[in-house]
Amino acid sequence: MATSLLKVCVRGFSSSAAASAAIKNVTVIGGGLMGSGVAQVAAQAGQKVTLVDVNEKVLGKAKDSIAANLGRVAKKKFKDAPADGEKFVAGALANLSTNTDACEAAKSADLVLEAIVEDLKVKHKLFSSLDAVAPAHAIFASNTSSLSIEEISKAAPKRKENFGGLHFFNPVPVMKLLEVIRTPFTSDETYNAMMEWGKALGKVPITCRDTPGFVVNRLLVPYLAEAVRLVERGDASARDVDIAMKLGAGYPMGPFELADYVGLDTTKFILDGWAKKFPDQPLFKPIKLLNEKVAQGKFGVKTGEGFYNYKK
Ligand SMILES: C[C@H](O)CC(=O)SCCNC(=O)CCNC(=O)[C@H](O)C(C)(C)COP(=O)(O)OP(=O)(O)OC[C@H]1O[C@@H](n2cnc3c(N)ncnc32)[C@H](O)[C@@H]1OP(=O)(O)O
Ligand SMILES: NC(=O)c1ccc[n+]([C@@H]2O[C@H](COP(=O)([O-])OP(=O)(O)OC[C@H]3O[C@@H](n4cnc5c(N)ncnc54)[C@H](O)[C@@H]3O)[C@@H](O)[C@H]2O)c1
Repeated sequence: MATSLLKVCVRGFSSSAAASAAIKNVTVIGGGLMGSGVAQVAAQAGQKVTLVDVNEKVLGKAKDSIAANLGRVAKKKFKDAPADGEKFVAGALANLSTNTDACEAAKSADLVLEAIVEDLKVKHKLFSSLDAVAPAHAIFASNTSSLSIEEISKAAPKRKENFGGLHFFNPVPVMKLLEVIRTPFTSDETYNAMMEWGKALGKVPITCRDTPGFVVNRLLVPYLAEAVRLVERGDASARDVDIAMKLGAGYPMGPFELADYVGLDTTKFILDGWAKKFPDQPLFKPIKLLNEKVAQGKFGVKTGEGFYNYKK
């Protein structure tokens, strides 16, 4: 059990320091947009990271993008000392390995963070296989955008107390926020370990109950959906809505740029899940225009086209 193990390991320290000291080996599952970003920030913070994906090609792409993004960070951080910048990049990359076998990768993990597709069944299947093989002290966490952490945790009954939500924001290396979610069963040790781990990665953690969309997405996703409905009604073009929200409300991206950046597939998964769960909430109703884009494989930046075209 995490609680007893942590207490034994670091007798004499406060429980939160004890817990954070315990997280050294991190297994990140899902090498897409989010998983690759989390793997990068953990590796650059000195953690040993194994990035897992079912797809070897995805892992190759993730390694390339992590190396490129580390280069961006190094350029800024070591502006006047390029040799130190090179060392920083090499050090971070040395902390990173990849694997296509999640069970093997989880065997030596202190923290297993899942960032796979936003689908409860798929997440259940993954966590249920990991529960059997991960060390007893390992914390399991999900980066889900919209699903209930408690529902996800049901697939790992051995570690109800060591399960929580760690919700990062895209792009992970840049966005400072980390939402830390506890279920009614998450232990104080697990919660403290997650908070301390977030801080060690340079993030600003906030705490939230296990409610749909936590804080940011409960506000942001209905806003994105309303923007699509506005365009669907013919009230304005997507481009003009984006200009309006950037120049009139000070947002760094307009809602269509942001939906393309988050992924229209992920946005649809979130809305569909909530519509099923809360059928009376008009803000969560399905949107024809969004569904059409997804049906056409236009997921946004990651597929080269969404509301905008990104193909060169
Ligand atoms: C749905 C989910 O569950 C939850 C979510 O994630 S919701 C999405 C949350 N994210 C947002 O709202 C993002 C909104 N957009 C932004 O903040 C900005 O447009 C942006 C940071 C993405 C890009 O900023 P912008 O100024 O347009 O571009 P750019 O100049 O390339 O980048 C700004 C800085 O970030 C850095 N950067 C951008 N992407 C990066 C990356 N992937 N890795 C490392 N650094 C990166 C750049 O190097 C640059 O640094 P500098 O200013 O010190 O030179
Ligand atoms: N896109 C965002 O802006 C954003 C922000 C915060 C949280 N999230 C959440 O993070 C999670 C991942 O989102 P993403 O945008 O990175 O998705 P993505 O589609 O970019 O990446 C998902 C990756 O998971 C892999 N995968 C699927 N099933 C797997 C399995 N069983 N084992 C190992 N790998 C598997 C896929 O091959 C893919 O590479 C979702 O739960 C999403 O809701 C997304």
